[in-house]
Amino acid sequence: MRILADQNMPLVEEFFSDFGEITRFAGRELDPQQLIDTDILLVRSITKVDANLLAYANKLKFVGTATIGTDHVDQTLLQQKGIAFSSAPGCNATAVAEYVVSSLLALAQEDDFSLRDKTVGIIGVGNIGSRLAVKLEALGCKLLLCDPPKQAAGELSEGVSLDTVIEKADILSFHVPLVKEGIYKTKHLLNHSNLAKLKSNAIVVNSCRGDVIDNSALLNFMQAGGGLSLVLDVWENEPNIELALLPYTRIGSVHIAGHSLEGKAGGTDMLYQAVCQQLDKPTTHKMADFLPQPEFMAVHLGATFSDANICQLVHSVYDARRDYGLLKNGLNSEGFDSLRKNYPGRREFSTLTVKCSSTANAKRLSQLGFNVIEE
Ligand SMILES: NC(=O)C1=CN([C@@H]2O[C@H](COP(=O)(O)OP(=O)(O)OC[C@H]3O[C@@H](n4cnc5c(N)ncnc54)[C@H](O)[C@@H]3O)[C@@H](O)[C@H]2O)C=CC1
Ligand SMILES: O=C(O)C(=O)[C@H](O)COP(=O)(O)O
Repeated sequence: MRILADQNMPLVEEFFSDFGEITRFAGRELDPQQLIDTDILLVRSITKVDANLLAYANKLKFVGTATIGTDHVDQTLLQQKGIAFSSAPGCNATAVAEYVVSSLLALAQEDDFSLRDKTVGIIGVGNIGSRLAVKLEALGCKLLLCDPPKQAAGELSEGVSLDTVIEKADILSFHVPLVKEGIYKTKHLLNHSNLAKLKSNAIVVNSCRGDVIDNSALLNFMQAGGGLSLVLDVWENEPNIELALLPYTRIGSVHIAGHSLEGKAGGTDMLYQAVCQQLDKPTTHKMADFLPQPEFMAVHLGATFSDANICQLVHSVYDARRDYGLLKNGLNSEGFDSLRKNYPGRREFSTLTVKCSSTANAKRLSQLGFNVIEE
């Protein structure tokens, strides 16, 4: 069996070598002719799976993307061709929620405000948005949840409209899929007309897809004196992003919000399970066997640990400003894709065991995602 896999997908050899020969490819450079005699294609978000790519796919049985987003895959075409498809829903949802929490705590520290005084609008309350909501509740934020498709399906009881979020939120965090048309279109959800209606010093976080915010409208708005604090992990037109936006970001990164070790490995693991099911084979590998130990495994909190120390604890595992440094220092010399390829990785909060004696702290920290032991 021939397997083609993106070069940035971890653990492919560990999970898939029992099935056959593995060839790696650079995500944006996959030549359609490489699909001749290929049985399994494993991609990440930067490979467009469309009619052009599949032109020579004479034996393809399975396409998998080790990502949550699927906007790069023509699923209708795969269905028409009888090629099985699987994505990795939720694989890196915790990593993205932690990216947002880490960024907001950094801004709260730098600008000397408390998240307890802030209203956060979460736009898109699926795997990521709902995990983020739990973490932000632990930090005392007031929440506005906006998810019209879920609301229409009766799955979100206290949802609000995007207009309400725009008007009332101090912080907005976008977690929608990229949908280019239809009633629930998300392309340019934040655009020229509603940017001007935001609170003047709002924080805007985009860690879903770049096209969800009209980047040139955002640039014009900021150049005209808009006072937003921008946290941008995703950009329109990656990897050729609008460089003029960079000076207006408070935190920015190269589309790595989901790139925790657990998130990336989890994507490969989910595809492995899907392939096993497709081929009717038992699963014999599991992700936990392949992940290294984290550098820091446990901390013991003293009796004086308080709200003020949560920021320190979170940043001891992951500080999104490290990744802003990588972007600012490396974009010109290395380029967007190379920074992504060489991303140093990070661990999730759950890899740190926190021992503490206060029940209130234990509850809050476990809600944030740490592995808490109350003693
Ligand atoms: N920056 C990164 O590294 C990553 C980015 N992502 C992006 O985040 C997106 C969301 O991920 P999940 O939460 O796991 O997906 P999900 O499918 O679990 O949730 C998405 C939610 O958005 C809602 N939604 C759809 N259209 C909407 C609209 N017009 N307004 C408000 N809500 C709307 C859906 O009803 C759904 O509840 C992915 O589609 C992907 O594009 C995902 C992982 C990593
Ligand atoms: O899961 C998604 O959706 C994402 O956006 C990925 O985390 C992005 O990672 P790559 O697949 O582009 O490495």
